[in-house]
Amino acid sequence: MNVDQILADCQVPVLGICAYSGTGKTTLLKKLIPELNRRGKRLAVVKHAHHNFDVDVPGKDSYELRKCGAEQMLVASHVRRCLMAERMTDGDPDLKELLGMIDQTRVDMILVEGFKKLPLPKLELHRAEVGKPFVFTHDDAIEAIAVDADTQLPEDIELPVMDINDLNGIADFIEQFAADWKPVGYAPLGSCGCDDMTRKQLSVAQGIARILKEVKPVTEAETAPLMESQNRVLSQDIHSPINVPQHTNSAMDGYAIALDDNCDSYKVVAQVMAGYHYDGTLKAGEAVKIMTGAPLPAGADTVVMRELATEDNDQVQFEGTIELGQNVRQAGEDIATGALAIHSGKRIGAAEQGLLASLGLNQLPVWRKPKVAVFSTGDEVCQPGEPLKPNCIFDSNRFTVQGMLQKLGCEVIDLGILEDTEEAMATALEKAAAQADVVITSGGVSVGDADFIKPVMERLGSIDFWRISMRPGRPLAFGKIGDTLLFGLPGNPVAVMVSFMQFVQPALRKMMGEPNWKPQMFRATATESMLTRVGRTEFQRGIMKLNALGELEVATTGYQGSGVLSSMVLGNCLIVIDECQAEVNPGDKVWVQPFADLL
Ligand SMILES: Nc1nc2c(c(=O)[nH]1)N[C@H]1C(S)=C(S)[C@@H](COP(=O)(O)OP(=O)(O)OC[C@H]3O[C@@H](n4cnc5c(N)ncnc54)[C@H](O)[C@@H]3O)O[C@H]1N2
Ligand code: MOO
Repeated sequence: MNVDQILADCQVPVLGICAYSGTGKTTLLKKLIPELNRRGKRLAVVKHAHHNFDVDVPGKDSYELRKCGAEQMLVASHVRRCLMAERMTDGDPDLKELLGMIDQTRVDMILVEGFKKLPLPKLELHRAEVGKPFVFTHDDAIEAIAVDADTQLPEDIELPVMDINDLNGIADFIEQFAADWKPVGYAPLGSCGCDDMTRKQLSVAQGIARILKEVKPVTEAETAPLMESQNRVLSQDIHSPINVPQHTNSAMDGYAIALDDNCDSYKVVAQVMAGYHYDGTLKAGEAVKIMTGAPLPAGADTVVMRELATEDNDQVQFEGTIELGQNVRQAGEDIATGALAIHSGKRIGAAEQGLLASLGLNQLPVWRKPKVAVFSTGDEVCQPGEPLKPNCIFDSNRFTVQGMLQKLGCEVIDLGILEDTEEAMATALEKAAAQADVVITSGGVSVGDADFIKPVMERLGSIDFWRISMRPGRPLAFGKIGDTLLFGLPGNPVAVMVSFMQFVQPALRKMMGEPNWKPQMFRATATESMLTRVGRTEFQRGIMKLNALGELEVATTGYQGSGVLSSMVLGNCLIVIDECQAEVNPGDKVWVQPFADLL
């Protein structure tokens, strides 16, 4: 099996960690996993083991049931589940199948330990004292190597080399690997292989890369009240000052008991409401009537829900079997005191606000908002609300751009519609650059000759006028006036929005402190033929929905002219057809980028 076949269905990056035994793979992973968790990465690990390993313990029900013939044994609680499946195979287990068993919606990355011989991208670990040969010399899939001080590497080694004790360096490498990773068959925003010097137009990916190289994250942090922190980005890791939940408490309205297998009737000694607690210590055979969320009395270990109880004269009896520890939420089971609750660089939404509130925090460390100045250009462009002059159109671009900026959480400076004279443009651009981190204009970046914006941009700053091989949004100006970034977006209303999503959004997110942001992309089945051209990325407006089988499918919104703003209103996603795709027929898979983040 080649690597594409093994990783064909992977939605998250997969990196092998390979080494001969004795190198300290597990020791390193035990430090690396918490460091990657700290950086916001949720991890799964697949580990190759000896043929007769077992995770179960003789005497446990699951062990006994397996040994008496259950070929698959799934044991689960509300916090953990484990599937033990007997499977005799010749040779190594099938990694593709194992990867398919991981719930990839719940992790950001999979690390694979073992499976040294598979052509999977791998990090090699090497210690001289183990006395084994290098793997990278005969395995092209090694992406980097981490070695100890005594290792002698060949002089002509071309791989990234790290110190095996440099945890941060290794975590940086893995973070970068994950950021650069693309699923098999993924090329949207990439290129069909024509990223060479002879190419006249930039690919979308090249444009994004050039822009991101110039973007510096804001360095000023400030404090935001929790209630006003929506869409701000955390400037520090938040560690929990308390256990969540704070007390071991009841998950049900019912009776807390000190479980006694020999007791069939418990004496009710008190009642505890949420917000109160029972002072005494429960003795075997005693129960306390308890409400959901109330702290578990000392001595109690189990809660039985009220529906299963019959109380009579301070005595309570229960139906059914009672498991030790049932319906009890342990203190700190969500977040323990001191544990990382949310990492820096996380955008704050409703869930984050709720979580931070549950820790008792009401002031949050956040990066300051970038200031973004926006204006429109063109003599034909009129302010909505004012009379429309002959042969003119109302300004829509300033509203779509500002709407998206507000959704992103930027501070917007509205500079209106600029008068089409060189002096007016120069004054406005200079003023905008002096007060903003980013200036966004629309219109006048193509080849028309009625606009002054191009010569003025060139005079005041260092500006490139690019042609991106995409549709819509082919012309794009990008550069700087002093330290202020300048985006000249194309005038056509859909082109403005698409260019904003693809180029301005990643730049602003990087500036706002969200490292390695990537747009959400899903695979959907096209229900109709779609226009494509090899060498050009198409961003068609689409309507995605689940079909009767629960699968994601997408159709276009119809006519795709780059002035047809109603296509953005009708649609709920961009259909991204990459440069290599010669045709899209009904039933073919395409990538979709939902609007949800911005519109
Ligand atoms: N000979 C060529 N003509 C055009 C080319 C080309 O390569 N060669 N490219 C086309 C493409 S693609 C685009 S996109 C547009 C972009 O041109 P500009 O950025 O110079 O935009 P304008 O010409 O100023 O305006 C285009 C279009 O958009 C309307 N517009 C402008 N501003 C607004 C606004 N604020 N709100 C609403 N609509 C706006 C404007 O009236 C025009 O209809 O150039 C093609 N032409
Ligand atoms: O590329 Mo233009 O953006 O077709 O409208």
